[in-house]
Amino acid sequence: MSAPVVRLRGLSTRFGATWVHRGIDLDIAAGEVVSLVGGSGSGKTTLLRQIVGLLQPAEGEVLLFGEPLFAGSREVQLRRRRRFAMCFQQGALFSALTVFENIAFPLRESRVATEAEIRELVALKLSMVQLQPEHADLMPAELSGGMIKRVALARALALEPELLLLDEPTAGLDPTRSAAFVDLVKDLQRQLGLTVVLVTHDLDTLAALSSRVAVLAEQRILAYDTLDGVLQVKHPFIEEFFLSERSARAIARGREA
Ligand SMILES: Nc1ncnc2c1ncn2[C@@H]1O[C@H](COP(=O)(O)OP(=O)(O)OP(=O)(O)O)[C@@H](O)[C@H]1O
Repeated sequence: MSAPVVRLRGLSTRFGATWVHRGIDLDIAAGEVVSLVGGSGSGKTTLLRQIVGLLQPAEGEVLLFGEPLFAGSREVQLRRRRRFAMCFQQGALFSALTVFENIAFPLRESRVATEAEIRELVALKLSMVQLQPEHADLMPAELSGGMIKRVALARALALEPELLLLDEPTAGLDPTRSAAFVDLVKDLQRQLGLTVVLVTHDLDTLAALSSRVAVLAEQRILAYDTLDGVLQVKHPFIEEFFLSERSARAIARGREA
């Protein structure tokens, strides 16, 4: 069997005197869509940042594609780096660059394509996220919230990663745009065979996308299972988060999607 795409071993995180995580173990297999949920401040975004190497844990290890994140020469690390991409919560587009330049940025930086290929690839990525060719010339300030998320997704997909990390992908979108974005992620995940790790507070999103759900609370992974499996776990956080009437309605809506 191939190694998990993401493997966290004994991960502990401390900011000053406060421990956010203690001894987290988590394996995510190829093709899974895993949602990380937990209360505010439980360290979901921190965990995503550690998976992509933006933050070092106090203890423990992150392995991607079967190898420690920082193993190997600079060249080996760069090659590994191209196999994953993260979409940040607010999109994190370069505000001084057009949509075209934003999507082209990783292609230029990694010097994997000629200018003619870059033009073709950017057009392809724009159509993959259901944007029009004329959107390429817009500046980020001219985009709606939904469009910013699509451009950020197109940029993340520029180097054809195998692993995609999404921080609150539907935050700030109205229910219609949120459902449309979830459908887009779902289609792309299937088409491209992506492994996806997402942080979300939104139960519709979680129910529509997740193959498994990891619940972070009390500095650890309280449950890691299918949504149905997690719903069986008796714990006050889980009951409050998933089993209120509002939550049950959102889960039912997400499942219909
Ligand atoms: N760079 C940092 N320096 C100090 N403390 C930090 C830093 N980053 C995160 N924290 C703290 O770590 C805890 C976890 O933060 P994190 O943003 O990962 O939580 P979260 O679960 O994503 O929360 P939310 O759902 O509110 O976005 C919080 O208490 C936060 O204040």
